Amino acid sequence: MAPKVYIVIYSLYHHIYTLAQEVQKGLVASGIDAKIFQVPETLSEEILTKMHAPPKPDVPVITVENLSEADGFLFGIPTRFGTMPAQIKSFLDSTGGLWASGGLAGKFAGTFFSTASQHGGQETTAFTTITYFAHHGMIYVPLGFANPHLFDNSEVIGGSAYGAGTVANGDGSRQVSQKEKEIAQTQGENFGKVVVTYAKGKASA
Ligand SMILES: Cc1cc2nc3c(=O)[nH]c(=O)nc-3n(C[C@H](O)[C@H](O)[C@H](O)COP(=O)(O)O)c2cc1C
Repeated sequence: MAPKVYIVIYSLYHHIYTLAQEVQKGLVASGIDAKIFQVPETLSEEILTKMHAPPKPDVPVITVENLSEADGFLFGIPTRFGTMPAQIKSFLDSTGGLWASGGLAGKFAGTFFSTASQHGGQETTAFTTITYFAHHGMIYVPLGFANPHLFDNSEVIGGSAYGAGTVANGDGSRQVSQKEKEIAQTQGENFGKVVVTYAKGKASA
């Protein structure tokens, strides 16, 4: 059976969802059974309408129980004030039972991002997420500079050593670029290779 990675996202305007689909392609290329989930919404329909939110991505809502099923997780995070949105924090805060049982210890974790601005805090979002992985005893897998587009300064390109990323503009008008999609695929592929290698080692131990 192929190792499982769950891509867990929150995506109000679908930039993170677009990246997630590219991350999924990379994971599948590495032989992973990869599924996209979204965290539960915490905002009311009234607020979502006022925020001009389109319909939600067509992916299932994750439960805490689902987390036990996977070997690793890639979290897709649209930055809020330089850190994760309340929706993702609220979901992660509900994993206390798994923390108490060590249920996520030894599972792999990584992150990817979307910000309005190039300077909007993709890296601070990564840092402030890592505390959850550390407390759970999860194994954090960064992207590094695994894709050459991360050295390209000729145009706006989201992402960093901490994970793929996109830059959406304040009004959400900028769409995920081809280079950002390729970086996201690389992240999925590399993360997948780590999980597959570990699973093979466990099987032969
Ligand atoms: C309350 C709020 C706070 C935000 N804070 C930031 C921020 O600190 N830096 C930034 O660049 N963008 C910020 N944004 C913009 C979001 O990061 C952007 O809408 C999101 O990345 C788009 O991803 P999505 O299309 O997947 O929802 C903020 C948006 C909202 C609604």
